[in-house]
Amino acid sequence: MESETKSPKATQEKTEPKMDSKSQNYKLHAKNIDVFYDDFKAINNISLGILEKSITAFIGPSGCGKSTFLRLFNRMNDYIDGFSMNGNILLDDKNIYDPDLKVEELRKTVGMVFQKPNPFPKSIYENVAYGLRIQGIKDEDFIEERVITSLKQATLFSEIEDNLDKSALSLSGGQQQRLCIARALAVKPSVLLMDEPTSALDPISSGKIEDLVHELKKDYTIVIVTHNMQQAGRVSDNTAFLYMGSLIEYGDTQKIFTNPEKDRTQNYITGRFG
Ligand SMILES: Nc1ncnc2c1ncn2[C@@H]1O[C@H](COP(=O)(O)OP(=O)(O)OP(=O)(O)O)[C@@H](O)[C@H]1O
Repeated sequence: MESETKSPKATQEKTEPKMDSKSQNYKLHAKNIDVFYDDFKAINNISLGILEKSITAFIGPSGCGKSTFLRLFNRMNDYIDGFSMNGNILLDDKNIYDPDLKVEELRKTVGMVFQKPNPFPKSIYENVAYGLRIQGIKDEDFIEERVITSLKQATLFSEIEDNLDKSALSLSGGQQQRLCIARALAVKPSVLLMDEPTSALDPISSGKIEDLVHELKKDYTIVIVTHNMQQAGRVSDNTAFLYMGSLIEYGDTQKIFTNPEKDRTQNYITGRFG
C-alpha cells in the first residue's frame, strides 16, 4: 500500500517554497481554502503562497481540483451555481473575497488565459484594445501604443503587423492563443493565470507559448495549470501537486520532479497513475 509520507522528516513547511530575502510577502496567498460545489468538496484545506515574478505550476490527475483552485485567484468560480468556499485569498496582502472589493478591478490585476483560445469575433487590433475600451479609455494614441506593445510582448506582432484589421478568427490556433495573452496583457495585470494554455496547440505553437511564459516572468507572477509534466518541469519555478482536492506537495520544481517527499507525488510524476 502506498504510504502518504516517504520521509518522517516531511513537515508542513516543506510544502511552502522558501522566500528570498527581497520578498517579505507572497504575491498571492491562499489560506485554508475549502471549495464546495453544492455538497461536494472539491478543495480540501489548501494553503499555499506564491512568490512575485515566479512561475508556479499546478499539476495532478484529472478532476483533482487544479482549475477550481486556479479560478479562485480571480474569482471566476463566483459564476458557478452551487459554488461556495471557506478561507481567504490574499493578493498583495489584501483579501480578494472582501465584500468591498470590486471584481472588475481584481480582474485588471489578475488576468486569465484559457485552455482553448477564445478571441472575440473582431479584428486583431480590437481584441487587444477591448479591455481598454471597456475601461472607458478614449485616447486612440494611447490605445494604439498599448495594443502594439502587448502584441510585441506576446511575440505576435511581427507575424501580423500588416494585418491588424483582419479578423482574429483568421489566425492559427497558436497565434490566437498568443493574441489572447496580448489581450490579457493590454490592461497591465501583475498576475497571469493560465489554465492549460497549450493543450489545444501543436508542439511548435506550444513551444512558442512556453518561451513566452518564460519571458513574461520578468514582469508578471504566473500560475499555470498543466497536464503536461514535461511542460511543468520546463517552465515553472515551483510546482504544487494536487490529488483529490488536497495539496500533497508543493515546492521547488526541480526537487518535486527529482526527489519528491511523498510517495504519491513520486508515483504521479513517474506515470504510475493519473
Ligand atoms: N461546475 C461544477 N459543478 C460541480 N462540480 C464541479 C464543477 N466543476 C468542477 N467540478 C468537480 O470538482 C472537481 C475538480 O474539478 P476541476 O475541474 O477543478 O479539476 P481539474 O484538476 O482541473 O481537472 P481536469 O484536469 O480534468 O481539468 C471534479 O470532481 C469536478 O467534477
